[in-house]
Amino acid sequence: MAPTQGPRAPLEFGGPLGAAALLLLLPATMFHLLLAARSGPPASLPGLEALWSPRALLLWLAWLGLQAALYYCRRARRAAPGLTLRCGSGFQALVLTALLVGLGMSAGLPLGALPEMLLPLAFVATLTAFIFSLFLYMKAQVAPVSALAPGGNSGNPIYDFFLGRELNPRICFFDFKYFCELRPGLIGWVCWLLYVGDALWHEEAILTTMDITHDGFGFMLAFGDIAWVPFTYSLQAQFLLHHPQPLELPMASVICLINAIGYYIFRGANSQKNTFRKNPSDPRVAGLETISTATGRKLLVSGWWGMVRHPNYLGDLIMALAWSLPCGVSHLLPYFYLLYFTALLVHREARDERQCLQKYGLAWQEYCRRVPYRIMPYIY
Ligand SMILES: NC(=O)C1=CN([C@@H]2O[C@H](COP(=O)(O)OP(=O)(O)OC[C@H]3O[C@@H](n4cnc5c(N)ncnc54)[C@H](OP(=O)(O)O)[C@@H]3O)[C@@H](O)[C@H]2O)C=CC1
Ligand SMILES: CC(C)CCC[C@@H](C)[C@H]1CC=C2C3=C(CC[C@@]21C)[C@@]1(C)CC[C@H](O)C(C)(C)[C@@H]1CC3
Repeated sequence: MAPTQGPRAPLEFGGPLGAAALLLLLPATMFHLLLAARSGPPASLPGLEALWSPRALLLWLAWLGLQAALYYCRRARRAAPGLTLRCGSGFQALVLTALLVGLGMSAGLPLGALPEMLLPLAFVATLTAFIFSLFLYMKAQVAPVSALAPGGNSGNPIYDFFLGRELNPRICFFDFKYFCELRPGLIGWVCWLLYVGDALWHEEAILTTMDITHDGFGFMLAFGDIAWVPFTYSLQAQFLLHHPQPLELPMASVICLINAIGYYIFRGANSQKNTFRKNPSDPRVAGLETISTATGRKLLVSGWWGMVRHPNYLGDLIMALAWSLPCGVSHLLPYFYLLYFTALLVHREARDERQCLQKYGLAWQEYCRRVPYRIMPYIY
């Protein structure tokens, strides 16, 4: 029996119209950026012959199959209280993938041809995201109401297709959202090895992000995870491939330092909150000041989380700047990630604030009073 009513949340992303626009705009932006990175803004739309390649389809399916096999390898792991995931760890998958790619290359696999295949690969990834989201939408029709996400159940098919109806769709032990968020796309974006390695090393921390606990699994995340992340987050590397830039040692050192500062803040803030959420009496966080909330949970009000309300976003943005700087300042394109990511995090921060105000009420207001800045001290 198809569920007609799930938990309801206010419409986001501009409602059905916004969702319909994003369904078209996101893939169009990705293809525009891919073309612009190689030869400047495209004058016309690429023909099907530039987009479609059976070899790219085979390679893409092999990639998804490999990541699914590595995910599924039998190892029951306690991932978070109350949730058991049966999968190999993300970091193991990254290392094994690197080994297999290395072996493949020494056996003569022509991986040098990969940059030329980016466009058809992005095309099959986009097709996969559309087909997969359709499957997820249909699967939600037969899911119990308790499995539906608070957003994504408005009754408008376009909006619900975009946001995703089911919170954590699974078949047996295979958790589609967890798999997509961390494996094929993230590992495919390995040009930022430190960031990708860090995410997979701390993979269980993803279980508390709003993507997993609040958002449904629909086109936005399916496309975001498997197409948007590997093909647009790697834009700076693609740009450098086609427009090599000189980089002197002093500038390289400054960029490494900016990256190190960003990573220090990002990791410090995320680890502090994760440690505190797991065990508030852990000696590393026990001395921090907190605010009690009516739910019984506490909010950190000193340490990283006493500086701004989203110190992890600040660290992430500083790293984003460091990843664009090696491309020089002659083009805007390599700064796309920094600009997009600023917009995404500002929007995400507003969504999180709304959810926290709902969860914690007066205690959240008190936190906002004591920590007035959201992301950047004294600025925002
Ligand atoms: N590269 C990319 O494209 C993206 C990267 N990210 C990164 O992912 C990471 C996770 O981000 P995200 O999931 O958005 O949000 P956060 O990790 O910031 O988590 C927000 C949650 O933390 C808890 N919290 C907030 N303030 C406090 C406090 N003072 N004390 C204790 N707990 C608090 C609340 O949940 P509760 O109380 O329920 O625990 C809140 O809902 C970030 O580093 C972000 O930069 C995110 C999106 C995209
Ligand atoms: C395409 C749309 C405009 C938006 C799609 C958003 C998604 C691409 C992002 C939503 C949250 C994400 C996270 C990461 C990658 C991007 C998406 C999927 C993350 C896995 C990156 C690595 C980090 O260390 C993390 C904290 C694990 C991230 C979690 C959120």
